Amino acid sequence: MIIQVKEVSKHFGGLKAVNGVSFDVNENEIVGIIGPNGAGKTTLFNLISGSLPVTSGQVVFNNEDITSQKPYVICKKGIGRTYQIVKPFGNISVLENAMVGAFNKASSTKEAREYSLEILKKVGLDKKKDQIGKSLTIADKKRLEVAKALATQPTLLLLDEVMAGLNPSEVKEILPMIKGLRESGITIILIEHIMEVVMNVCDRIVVVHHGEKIAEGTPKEITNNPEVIKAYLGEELSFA
Ligand SMILES: Nc1ncnc2c1ncn2[C@@H]1O[C@H](COP(=O)(O)OP(=O)(O)OP(=O)(O)O)[C@@H](O)[C@H]1O
Repeated sequence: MIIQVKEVSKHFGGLKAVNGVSFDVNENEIVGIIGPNGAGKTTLFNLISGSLPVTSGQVVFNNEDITSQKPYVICKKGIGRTYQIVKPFGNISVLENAMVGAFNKASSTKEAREYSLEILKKVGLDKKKDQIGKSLTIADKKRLEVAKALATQPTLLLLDEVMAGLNPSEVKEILPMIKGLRESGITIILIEHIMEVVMNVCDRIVVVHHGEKIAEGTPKEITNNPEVIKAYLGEELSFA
């Protein structure tokens, strides 16, 4: 097991954004987190990555308790993440954007540059390495967001809606990239609303609703789960 999320909660005053959620992820798995808007998915990522301290519960990464540690400490231990709202550094190049992430582990500028070039190739941005961040299309900004996270050399990557805002052909282009990351040995947890993506790439799915886990299983189990259909999928998407 690479990560164990144990009874994790985050309460904002009276609002239970995440309430007693538990799940495990095995090495090299791709696990999807789905649920309606406001279900607590991004908050869950914030708790895993240390962007927010937990109200209660525990996050164990590689058998080490990392609960509520600072984000840069957790990043150094090997958890990388992307943000739902892409945040490239607008006025520096694509390569320099990736290098910012690479300094998490690299010990020299040369090493950061070389590693970043490799990553840009992986996400299909190598030909655009000299363009400035803000000049990229939305699809390429999403790729850069993944590159920045990958440059930190994570063993666990948290992807927060990297397909949102992309058209179907752009989605089709990014899917192989995600599968390629797994082939290179990275474990992935992804939040995603596009069900084709979830069904296509995930080994397992965790469903959250009102801050609580309501189901967990294979894509097939999830699409046939009456509670999930009621809370999120709707009748037309079920395979029942
Ligand atoms: N920092 C915060 N302070 C107060 N409330 C918050 C904070 N962050 C999130 N929330 C609330 O917690 C709940 C869960 O939000 P969260 O963003 O985790 O949902 P989500 O499942 O990621 O939704 P979406 O699919 O729309 O991104 C929402 O009601 C949200 O308004």
